[in-house]
Amino acid sequence: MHSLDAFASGKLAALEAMSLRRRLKPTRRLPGAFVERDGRRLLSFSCNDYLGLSQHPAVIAAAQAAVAAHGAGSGASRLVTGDNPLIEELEARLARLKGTQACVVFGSGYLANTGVIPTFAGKQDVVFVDELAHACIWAGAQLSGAKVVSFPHNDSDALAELLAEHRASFRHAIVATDGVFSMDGDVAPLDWLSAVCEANDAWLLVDDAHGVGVLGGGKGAAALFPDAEIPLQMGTLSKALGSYGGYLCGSQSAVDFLKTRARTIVYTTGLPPASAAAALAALDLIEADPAFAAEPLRKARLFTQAAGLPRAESPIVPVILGEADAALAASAALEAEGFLVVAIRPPTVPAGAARLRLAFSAEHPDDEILRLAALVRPYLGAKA
Ligand SMILES: Cc1ncc(COP(=O)(O)O)c(C=O)c1O
Repeated sequence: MHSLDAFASGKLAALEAMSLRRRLKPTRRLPGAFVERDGRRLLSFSCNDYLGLSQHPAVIAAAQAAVAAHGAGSGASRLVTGDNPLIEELEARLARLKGTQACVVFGSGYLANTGVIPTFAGKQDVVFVDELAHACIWAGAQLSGAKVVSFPHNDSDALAELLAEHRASFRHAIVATDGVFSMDGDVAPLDWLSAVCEANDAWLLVDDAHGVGVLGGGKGAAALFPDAEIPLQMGTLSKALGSYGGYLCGSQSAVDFLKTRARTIVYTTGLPPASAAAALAALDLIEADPAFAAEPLRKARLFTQAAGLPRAESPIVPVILGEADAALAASAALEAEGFLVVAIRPPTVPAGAARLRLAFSAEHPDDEILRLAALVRPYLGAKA
């Protein structure tokens, strides 16, 4: 056997033995939060399409019209000829939504974080990262070459102590956190984190991938903390906005600097026009109806109340079961009842914290949420 294949098969066998091997499953998304998998129609609680906008007729029509008008791809880096006018229009809309001077759109949220952090931090700098922050924040911090310091989850006092210990040894400091944590659904204390950053001349980067479109009337997690100073507001178009792409909203000079130096802007092809058009149509719908934007959180709270779990802070609700096997078994049992709730295993979550991760959508029928809660309750008892 070729040494490459021997290496790959050995690794796969070891992962299989720990129930940590993963497999892709072709899944057809259908309207109304349903999916088709292995020939079965399931109500999905594992899509981040919180408002169902990827399936919305107006969003689909906008994407189709953009393909007809501009073609399927943008053809080059934005700095060459790939800066489609729809991307510029989208940047203006996102800056308005976030209340910032400017915005830059990236090819994805992952590309945003891996471009933004290395643009503002290098070897002379330090990046503090919440221990549960998304993988692409960690990747961006590591790529930057800065010293990377993890701080305990949502603990602004511990962050202050770490800043007191390290800040003076470095030129610049970035503090990076999720606004809504992708696997736990809790919201970062942005007011406290902001105060600590301001007191220590540190730049706060908030990844609001799971907040934009659904919290703060659609404006995102930052809108829940009007006094917080957040100079780097990152997010994605791929969840509540139902499209694809990422963004960073901030001051004009920060954004201009990113447009000229972020490697994930300079050395990659611009966002396809259809993705920009779809996100613009989604923003129209969200801004026109803040009550609609609030629906996923209302649904999540209906579930947590019925299941006897702590009140949801966002549309994401974790049901932590411990070992990977337990999460896989629970997921299979729910699938037999017509629900798709994918098991989340290490390394996506810490060892021993495998879970069901439920993502609530405005489209989930209330009676189905209550049926799911009744099915999940026995697992909570077993864990306790
Ligand atoms: C918190 C968080 N940040 C960033 C991303 C990456 O965004 P994208 O899917 O647009 O690359 C995700 C998930 O995909 C996420 O959950």
